[in-house]
Amino acid sequence: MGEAVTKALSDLGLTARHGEDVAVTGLSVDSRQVRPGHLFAALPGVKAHGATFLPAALERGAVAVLTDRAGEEIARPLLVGSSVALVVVEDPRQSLAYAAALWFGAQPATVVAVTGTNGKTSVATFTRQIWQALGFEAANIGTTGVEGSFTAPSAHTTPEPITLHRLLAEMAAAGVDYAAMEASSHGLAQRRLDGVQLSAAAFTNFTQDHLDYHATFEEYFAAKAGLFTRVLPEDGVAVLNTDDPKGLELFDYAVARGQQVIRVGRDASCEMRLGGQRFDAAGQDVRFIWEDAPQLVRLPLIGGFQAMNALTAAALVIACGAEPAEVFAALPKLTTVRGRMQLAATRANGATVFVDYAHTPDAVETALKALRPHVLGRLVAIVGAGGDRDRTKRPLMGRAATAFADHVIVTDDNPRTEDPATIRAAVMEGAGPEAQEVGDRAEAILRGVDALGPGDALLIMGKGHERGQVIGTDIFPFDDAEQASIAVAALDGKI
Ligand SMILES: CC(=O)N[C@H]1[C@@H](OP(=O)(O)OP(=O)(O)OC[C@H]2O[C@@H](n3ccc(=O)[nH]c3=O)[C@H](O)[C@@H]2O)O[C@H](CO)[C@@H](O)[C@@H]1O[C@H](C)C(=O)N[C@@H](C)C(=O)N[C@H](CCC(=O)O)C(=O)O
Ligand SMILES: Nc1ncnc2c1ncn2[C@@H]1O[C@H](COP(=O)(O)OP(=O)(O)OP(=O)(O)O)[C@@H](O)[C@H]1O
Ligand SMILES: N[C@H](CCC[C@H](N)C(=O)O)C(=O)O
Ligand SMILES: [Mg+2]
Repeated sequence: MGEAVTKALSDLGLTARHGEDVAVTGLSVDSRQVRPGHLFAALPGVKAHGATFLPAALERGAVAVLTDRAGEEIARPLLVGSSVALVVVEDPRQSLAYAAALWFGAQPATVVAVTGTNGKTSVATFTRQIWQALGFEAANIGTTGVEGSFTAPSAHTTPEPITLHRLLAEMAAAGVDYAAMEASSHGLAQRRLDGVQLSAAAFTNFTQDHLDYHATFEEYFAAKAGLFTRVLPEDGVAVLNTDDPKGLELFDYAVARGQQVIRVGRDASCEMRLGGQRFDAAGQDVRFIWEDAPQLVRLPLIGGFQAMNALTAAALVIACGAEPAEVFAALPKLTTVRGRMQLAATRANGATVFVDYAHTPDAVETALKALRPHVLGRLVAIVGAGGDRDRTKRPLMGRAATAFADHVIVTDDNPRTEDPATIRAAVMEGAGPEAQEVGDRAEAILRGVDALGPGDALLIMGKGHERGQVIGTDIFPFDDAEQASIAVAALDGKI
């Protein structure tokens, strides 16, 4: 769709300040993507103002420009005597989001969004899985792409409004009635999802991240809060982790706006209350209390935090009208997100092998701590650090691995253009003399699996869902989960 359609500016909610109410044939945010008849959204950027690219957009046939006051200053002189329409608004990113929604029209009848520092992909995926278990056509949109009843790759956690609304319209046309999307702080700050009609929205937690983009901690939180104070309508339901102090702050905002709230957490005030957890090798039993009635559910998921993610997803599905008993019955069917505490293989002796995307010191610690209560025996860790990336994290990742695992193997993880031995040496420096250094990742996995006795577990960290090992500028096919299966099969005599 798109190119064959023509809509007047006024049909997109826009009014020209200069020029006519022209008809446009499409929308672009980048001058290099403009086609004849397009509206070019000239947005204020980090590096440049989009209006500086207006000459290129005009050359490619733009018939209208959407911009702010600063953009108008740049655009006006370029438009003297031209019939190109100039639309000047306070917040062009938001106007673009609304225009994209009107341009593409349809979206799945029920859409929910999830924000928070950690757990967005997990909650969005679980929400989609529950809907599918209830028999609905559903999809999730986020870091791992578009998955479920509709699939597509995605470059961003929260796509640009033009891409997002194209996707939502395609999904709706394909019969998808339910969608769960991730709302990244960048996406919220840039108003990427302001045009989406949300039925409910969730908040998982808030810790430090992305201070390279947001000027302060407060600004980072304000971006996330925008999901509830701006994007979710008054008749939407807010699902909030109120164990997190920032969730309590959001609770006040939501109540002030008249939104219905489902609190999720351990506190007695929560409508969806986590009452207790018991961990074993394959997952956890979770006791929770919904509307004062305690219930027990089996979750085949590793990591204490996954119970909060699963209950948050359940609350979102209930918020959108599903029968609670049916929702809870679906929870044992949840499967983990690819490459995140994913059970990749099990040895004949019962030992387990997990793959996780942990690639920072903090994540290495979190992942190992989360796995520990599931393990009766020893916990073996495989860790490595990427080349051409932050060098300071290397010894810290090694140190975290040694602090929280019983045995550590240091290996390569995308050395890129650096000398792999130099990277490993930096990780070894933190991991200490007891750690084992095995450069070849496949061999490291084989040795790690070989070291597992009954009740032991191996955690392979760093690559998660990645499918390649980057050496120099070449990408060689490599999949940790696949290598784990191969190693188990080889050692247990299945191949
Ligand atoms: C930091 C960030 O979010 N940047 C976004 C921002 O770009 P910018 O402000 O830096 O743009 P700029 O380079 O200064 O250019 C200004 C404008 O001129 C336009 N331009 C630029 C060059 C040109 O030749 N012609 C042209 O028209 C650009 O499209 C832009 O609109 O506005 C652009 C247009 O809306 C976005 O495409 C771009 O996202 C970039 C691609 C990006 O990588 N964003 C990442 C950081 C991101 O959003 N990540 C989050 C997840 C984060 C996480 O949780 O890890 C995500 O949701 O994926
Ligand atoms: N509820 C949670 N609380 C704390 N940590 C969590 C939680 N959920 C997930 N994590 C940790 O964060 C990692 C990433 O999880 P997930 O992909 O679901 O988060 P995300 O918010 O989508 O992250 P991203 O910003 O990279 O898209 C997990 O591997 C886990 O270590
Ligand atoms: N996508 C992120 C994480 C990759 C993690 C690890 N596999 C690495 O290559 O460092 C990056 O490129 O920094
Ligand atoms: Mg994500």
